[in-house]
Amino acid sequence: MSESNKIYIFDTTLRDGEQSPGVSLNNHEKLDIARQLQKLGVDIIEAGFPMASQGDFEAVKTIAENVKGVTICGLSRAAFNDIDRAWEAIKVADQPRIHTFIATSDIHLQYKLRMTRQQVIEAAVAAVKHAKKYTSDVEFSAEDAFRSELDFLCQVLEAAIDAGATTVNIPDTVGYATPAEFGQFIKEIREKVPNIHKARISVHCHNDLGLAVANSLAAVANGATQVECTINGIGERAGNAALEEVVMALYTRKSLFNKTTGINTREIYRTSRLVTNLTGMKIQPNKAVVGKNAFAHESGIHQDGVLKERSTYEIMNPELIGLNVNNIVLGKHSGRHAIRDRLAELGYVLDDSELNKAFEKFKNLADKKKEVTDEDLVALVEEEIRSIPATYELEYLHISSGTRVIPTATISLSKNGEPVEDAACGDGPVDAIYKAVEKITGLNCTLLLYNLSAVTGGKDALGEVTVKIRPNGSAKTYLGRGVSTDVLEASAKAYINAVNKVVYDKMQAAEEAVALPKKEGV
Ligand SMILES: CC(=O)SCCNC(=O)CCNC(=O)[C@H](O)C(C)(C)COP(=O)(O)OP(=O)(O)OC[C@H]1O[C@@H](n2cnc3c(N)ncnc32)[C@H](O)[C@@H]1OP(=O)(O)O
Ligand SMILES: CC(C)C(=O)C(=O)O
Repeated sequence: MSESNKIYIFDTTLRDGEQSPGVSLNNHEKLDIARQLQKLGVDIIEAGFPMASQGDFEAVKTIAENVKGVTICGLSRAAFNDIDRAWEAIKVADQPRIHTFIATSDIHLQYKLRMTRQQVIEAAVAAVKHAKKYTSDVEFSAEDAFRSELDFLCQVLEAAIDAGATTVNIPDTVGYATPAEFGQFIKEIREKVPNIHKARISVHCHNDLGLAVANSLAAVANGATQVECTINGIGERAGNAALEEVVMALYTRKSLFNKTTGINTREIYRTSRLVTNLTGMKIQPNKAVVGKNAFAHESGIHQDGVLKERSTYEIMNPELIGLNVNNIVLGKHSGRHAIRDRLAELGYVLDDSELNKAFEKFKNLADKKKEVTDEDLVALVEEEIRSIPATYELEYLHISSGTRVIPTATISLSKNGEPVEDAACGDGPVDAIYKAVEKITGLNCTLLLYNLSAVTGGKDALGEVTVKIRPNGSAKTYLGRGVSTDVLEASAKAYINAVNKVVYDKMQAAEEAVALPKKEGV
């Protein structure tokens, strides 16, 4: 692949993607995603914003320690403390990159930063120079670039490149641009910034008008060589440019763009599913490239065409994105090798003890279901293997419900091994279950989201319930997932899973509070 026509894929699923409302990934989940992104062949993984929290810092550090052969990037404001923290987290990476940013639009300067243009230039230069002391690979972003006055933006970019930025990123932070405008914008930046040839031009488009991918492609057509994007297009507000759409557009329309990426397209579907499963953010069936219907043909004329010749109605082969029909059917006669292989294909690398646990659960499920699908396996690993320590576990559940009775749930949970039982009535069976769990745990929470979906087809399908709760008096929300062939059991498990996360967080906070005075006293 010639360097001159390569488009660098900068994945920010773990940073901007995690800024999606309701998404909160733990370190293990972030590491799983980072490993899969590396397999997918992205050039840069933006692993997080280390200054944001201790958890973010740890996650970025863990990724830098464990995911090799790819650039690992940490985001920071144009502030020395942020940059120092980012460096601390990424310094062990094979190829560390510091990404520092400051806004350049008047609206951000006046209301948010309360800085003058001169101060912004100075802060940008100081930040890049400071980052440069640590690593040669420094990216500078002019936040809200598209709404910035062009001449001022060009001045900032020129100064950042002079200070040592090797990539300059032009975000359309609020997704305001249209493709023709954004393409022209990039063209003008290339013409007006004298030292632009010394840096890679990157774009970072948001999807507020549904134009993030189109704008990114317009930028590529006008000389951008790095595209920032996320799996499934997740991200702040309406999200970012979807990696799979950008990549498949460049691939499918190669004769138009004459560009290549380092992406192994056959890993796209798997990566998309992993991100869906770990974030709880479902994608709509008609989503381009990875949606359930993206390769489905419903009407007779289309079916006839596809049967005669696929290309009549398909512009890409589903196998290209890794949507292959797997001919190894997993069921009760399968062994550990097959499970380990399929899990690895799905992005989960388990150690021996995790595999043994997964295998035992798999066999139990295979006794109930004829065929265990990929979705079943993902659900199983998510629920049983990748879960945080479970203070509460469901022992049994009895529901009394019908058209003429008040729904009542009797539940027994084990709390650290000790059984605790209680019962409650509710507006419906699920409400009764949640009230009974509240009575047992003493945790009062507001249910913000309840989503039930079938993860597999047929009468023996596994039902997956996703809930989002907020403990009363707290600003934080917690996602819980539960899977079972019985939807009420899945509902109970999802709620208990979320409650366990609340309890775990409280325990962590209590441990940190004990550790802190000790540290300060040393
Ligand atoms: C466009 C984007 O996606 S940018 C990335 C967004 N991501 C995040 O915000 C990550 C999560 N954020 C956080 O955890 C917190 O906001 C933190 C830890 C980063 C900062 O928290 P706090 O110190 O409490 O500040 P808070 O978030 O309330 O306000 C942001 C401050 O940073 C300043 N700031 C914002 N952007 C920048 C920048 N690029 N460079 C320097 N300062 C900046 C703001 O002006 C404000 O400063 P002020 O307190 O002097 O008014
Ligand atoms: C920090 C920058 C790149 C960003 O996320 C944005 O402008 O949307």
